[in-house]
Amino acid sequence: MKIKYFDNEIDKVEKISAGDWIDLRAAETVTLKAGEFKLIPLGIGMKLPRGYEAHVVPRSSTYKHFGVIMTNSTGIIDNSYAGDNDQWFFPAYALRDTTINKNDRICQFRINEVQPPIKFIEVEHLDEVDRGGIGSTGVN
Ligand SMILES: O=c1ccn([C@H]2C[C@H](O)[C@@H](COP(=O)(O)OP(=O)(O)OP(=O)(O)O)O2)c(=O)[nH]1
Repeated sequence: MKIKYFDNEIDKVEKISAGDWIDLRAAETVTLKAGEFKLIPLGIGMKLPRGYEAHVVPRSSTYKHFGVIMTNSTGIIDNSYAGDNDQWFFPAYALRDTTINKNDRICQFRINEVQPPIKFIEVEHLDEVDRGGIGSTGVN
């Protein structure tokens, strides 16, 4: 997979072992006050294999270490996002005052197959049995 580094000081992306998602690093030191938002550059861009997209999520420890959440919950990197300036970003919302240092590992990604072409057919009724509203199966 082709990868471009927008910053030469961060560590190179490594695949640790089969199956594991791949960690990505902040490409600049970012200081945020509680309630602030910033798109944190991840310092990389990639040409994903044809038919694949990438999904980016925070590391499990990201909130514990940095007090930020990812505002889109999951970042979708489209296959077409592969131009020379198409750097990946982490949209961060701070719930406390925090500093993320350059090169800190803040999120992880994997690639997934893109969904097949979909044709929508409008109908008046759906034929299946109603499943019930959200939460209808209870909590136990
Ligand atoms: O967490 C993310 C999510 C997206 N992207 C990049 C890759 C993606 O291909 C592009 C556009 O993302 P998306 O389609 O989700 O954003 P949008 O809000 O619909 O904007 P656009 O008008 O650019 O499509 O932004 C990131 O770098 N990080």
